Amino acid sequence: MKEKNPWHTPVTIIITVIGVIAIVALVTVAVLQNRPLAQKYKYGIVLDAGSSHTALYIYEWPAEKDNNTGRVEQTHSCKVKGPGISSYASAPSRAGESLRDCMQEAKLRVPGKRHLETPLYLGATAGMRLLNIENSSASDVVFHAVEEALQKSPFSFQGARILSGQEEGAFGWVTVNYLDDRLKQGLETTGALDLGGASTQISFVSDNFDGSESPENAVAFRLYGNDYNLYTHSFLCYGKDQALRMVLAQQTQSGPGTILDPCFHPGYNETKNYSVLYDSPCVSDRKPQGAPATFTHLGKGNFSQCLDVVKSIFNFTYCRYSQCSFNGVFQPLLQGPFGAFSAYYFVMNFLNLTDTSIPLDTVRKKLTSYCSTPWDQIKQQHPDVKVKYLAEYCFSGTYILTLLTEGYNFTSESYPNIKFIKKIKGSDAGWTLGYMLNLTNMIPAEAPDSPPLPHAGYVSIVTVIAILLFVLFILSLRPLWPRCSKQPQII
Ligand SMILES: Nc1ncnc2c1ncn2[C@@H]1O[C@H](COP(=O)(O)OP(=O)(O)O)[C@@H](O)[C@H]1O
Ligand SMILES: [Ca+2]
Repeated sequence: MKEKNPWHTPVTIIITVIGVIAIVALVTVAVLQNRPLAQKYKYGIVLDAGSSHTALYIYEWPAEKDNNTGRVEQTHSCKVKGPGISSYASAPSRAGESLRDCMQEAKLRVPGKRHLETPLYLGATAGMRLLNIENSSASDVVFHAVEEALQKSPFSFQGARILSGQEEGAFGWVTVNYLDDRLKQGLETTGALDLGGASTQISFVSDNFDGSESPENAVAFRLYGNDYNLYTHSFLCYGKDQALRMVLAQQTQSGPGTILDPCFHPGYNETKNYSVLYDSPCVSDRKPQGAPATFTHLGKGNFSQCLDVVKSIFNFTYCRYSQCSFNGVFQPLLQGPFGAFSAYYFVMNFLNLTDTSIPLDTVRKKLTSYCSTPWDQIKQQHPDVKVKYLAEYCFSGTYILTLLTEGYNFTSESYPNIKFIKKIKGSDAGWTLGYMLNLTNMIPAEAPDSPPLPHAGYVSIVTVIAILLFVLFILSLRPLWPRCSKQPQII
C-alpha cells in the first residue's frame, strides 16, 4: 500500500491556495491604494500689467496637492496687443477692451468646469505707479475700466492693484527660487534681477543683512520651515525706457533743436517731440524752458561716450549707510548666484551676450563695435526685429552694463555669477508666479510632512513581509511534512 503524501491532503492544498490568494490580494491592495489618482488640475491666472505691455499667465497644479512643493507650472501665456494699461489714461475703456483676446484664450485653455473656481489677479507695476504719482484720479479710472472688464469673465476675479516695488522684487525672487526647487530643499537661494521699462528690481539674501540698517529694504519670509531675510529694492525710473528718457533729458537740458546721441547708431535720424519726451514724472521737472516743439535725434554710435552719459543719471556722491548701490540706497554685499530676467534677457540675448563667462572687457569691445555699426546696416541685418527695440539695443546694452557694474557693484569676479534667463523649467521668470503662490497660500511656512517611504519602497516591503509570513506559516506546518529518510516499504 502506498503511503499517502501529506502535501496532498485537502487541508494543506486549501491552506496553500488561501495563502497565495492572500499574498496576491495584499500586494494588489498595496499597489492600488497608493497609486496616484488620475491627474486633475487646478488653475490660476495672473495678468502682469507692465509699463510697456500686459501679459496673461495661466498656471496649473495637481488638484490633490495644492500646497505641496514645486508643482505649480505655467501652461500658457498671452501677450496683450497694444501698450501697457497706463497708456490708456485718456481712453480708459480701451484698456479693458485690450484684454479681451487674451481673456478669450484663457477661457479656452482652462477647462470649463474649473472656470468659476479659478482665481484671476491683475497686478500693475511701475507704469501705473508713475501714472498714480502724476495723476491719481487717472490711474483710478484705468483700474475701474480693467476691473469692469475682468469682472465679466467667468473666472473668480480677485481684484486689480498696484504692486509696491518691494512686492515686485520679492515675488520675482520667490518665483525664481520656487521654480529652481531651492526653497523646499533649503538650498542657497538665487538673487533676482528684474529690468522693466519703468522700474528695476534687485533682490537677494546676504549674510550681512538682517534689515536693521535699512528696514524698508527688508522682507522676511518663512517658507518650508526656513527663515529668509531678503534684501530688495526697486528703483523707480530706472527701467530701461525711463532711463532712456533721463539720458535724453540729460542731453537736451538746454532745449536744442538737434542732439547728437552717442547711444544711437550713426545714421539714425528721427524727429521727436519735447512734450512726449518730458511727459513722465521721471523727467518732467527738467523740461527746458523755451525749447522748440521738436528736436532732431541723431545717432553718433560711440560706446564710451554713451557710457559717460548713462553714468550721469546715477548719483554716487552720498550714502548715509555703511554701503550703497546708487542714489543713496543701501545695499549689502552681493552674495550668491543671480538670475537676470525680463528686459535683461531680451537685450543681452539680442546682443549675443547671455554668456557671462565672456569677460567684461570683451563685452565692452563687442558693444563698442555694435554701437558704431551704421543704422542702415543694423536694419538690413535684422528686418524682423521691431524698429523701436532695434534702435535702442546699443543704449540698452550700455545701460545694463552700467547698472550692473557701477550701480549694483558687480565686478569681473562676480559678473559670471549672473545668469541671463527667460524661463525656468517652462515657466517665465517674473513676479507673477510668486504673487499667485503667495495669495493662494501655496507655499507653506513649515515643511510639509511627507510619507516616510516612497511608494515603491512601501510596496516592496509589504511584499517581502507577506512572503516571509507565508514561509513561516509553511514552516509551522512542519509536523505534517513527509519524512525525508526512506522507510522500507511493506508490500
Ligand atoms: N524683445 C524685446 N527686446 C527688447 N526689449 C523688450 C523686448 N520685449 C520687451 N522688452 C522691454 O522689456 C521691458 C518690460 O517692461 P515692463 O514689464 O512692461 O515694465 P515694468 O516692469 O517697468 O512695469 C520694456 O522696456 C520693454 O520694452
Ligand atoms: Ca515687468
